[in-house]
Amino acid sequence: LMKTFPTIFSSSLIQHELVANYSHLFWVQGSQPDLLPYLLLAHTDVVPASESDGWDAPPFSAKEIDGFIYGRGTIDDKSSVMGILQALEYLLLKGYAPRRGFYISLGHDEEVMGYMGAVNIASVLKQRGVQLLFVLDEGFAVFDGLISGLEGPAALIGTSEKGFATVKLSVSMIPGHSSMPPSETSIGILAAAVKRLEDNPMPRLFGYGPERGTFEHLAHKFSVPVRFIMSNLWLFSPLIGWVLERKPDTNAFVRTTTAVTMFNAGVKENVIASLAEAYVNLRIHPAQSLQEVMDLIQSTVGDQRVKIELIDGSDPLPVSSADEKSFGFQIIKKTVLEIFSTVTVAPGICVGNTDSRHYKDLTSDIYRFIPIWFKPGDTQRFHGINERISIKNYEEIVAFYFSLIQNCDIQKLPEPHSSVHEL
Ligand SMILES: CCCCCCCC/C=C\CCCCCCCC(=O)N[C@@H](CC(N)=O)C(=O)O
Ligand SMILES: [Zn+2]
Ligand SMILES: [Zn+2]
Repeated sequence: LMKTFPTIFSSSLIQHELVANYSHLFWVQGSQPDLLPYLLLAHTDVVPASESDGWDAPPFSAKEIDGFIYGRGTIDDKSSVMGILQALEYLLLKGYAPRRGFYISLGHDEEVMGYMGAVNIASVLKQRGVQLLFVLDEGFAVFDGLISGLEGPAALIGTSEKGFATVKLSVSMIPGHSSMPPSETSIGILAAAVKRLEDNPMPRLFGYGPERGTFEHLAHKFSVPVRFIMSNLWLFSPLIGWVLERKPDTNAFVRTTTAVTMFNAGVKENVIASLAEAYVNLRIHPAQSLQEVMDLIQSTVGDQRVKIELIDGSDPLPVSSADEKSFGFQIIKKTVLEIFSTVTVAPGICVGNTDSRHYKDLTSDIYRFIPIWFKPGDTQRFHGINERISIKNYEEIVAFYFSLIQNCDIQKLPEPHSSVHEL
């Protein structure tokens, strides 16, 4: 970073510090100290990737194929790390000095919950008495062609994020010789419990959380018969929920999702396993609490022999403002529309978790958005194979932050149109 962005690291306007050894915190001083600062957030770590999973290019090669850069982290979210810094480098080179000060925070352990990076940066800022106007992190993006009937692309700005629970299920039994097996084994009991969780998804809650606002915002962009349905969510929420739950990416809007992610048991082919363990990762819909989810797991498993432990979890995050007076939301929206004039901007609930949740005591407005384009098939690249970003899109990301930083320099938002008419 120091090599690529020499102007940032030598600017008298910028203080840079390392937190928890590997995370970066930058303070970019503004000329008007009375303006509340904001925070741009990204992370430098990635989930693992292995070429043998079927990548078209080695996952750490950044190889360019047909205008796309392939590599783990191109979507999540090194295009944001580099985009923010590249934009700032250009601005400084142009002699720009911001009026409103801002922070840039690059965590180093987001993919393992940010307990070292983001947690410590947030605590440093808290100790310094910092209050933030808003926080902008990764999460949502520009979605194009992912929902049938929706005309044109939609930029969803995450105004909240789902809660999560990581739950360990385990069954213990006395081991023995496989030639004289009991009628049920620890593996069989646990497999049945896991199957019951998969067969009985959490309740459909479409319409009871902020996803309702997303579809209300997008209603006018649906083709005619669907538009009527989307404009009458009070009546059609169950029907829309039923349609959305058919695809994994849109099902995430509809309910608390249940994913069995790890299953371990047995040490030898002729020994009855004494211990079988499974991990289940749930993402909690805003209309449910962590406790309600734990109670439902208990009743669905319905077997005292299966021990259920909550390893980690949190309730869904509060919903940030998205109205006409919301500085962060309106500035992000304006900037998106400057870069992509044809998209519809709407608030949404981010279905994954982000480092921004650790900053919730420093601001009431947290937004999750990077202007990355997702077309059909692209959501599987997130943590998957062939993660890639087009060079054009990377340039758009740089342009987005370049413009956003300048757009934040206004003292306050202009009065909404309606009050101008009233005058
Ligand atoms: C017009 C509407 C179409 C909407 C389709 C939505 C498809 C969802 C697309 C993208 C998924 C966004 C996932 C955001 C993940 C955020 C970052 C992440 O990977 N976090 C990790 C680690 C953590 N901090 O917990 C995670 O496991 O969530
Ligand atoms: Zn990420
Ligand atoms: Zn990730």
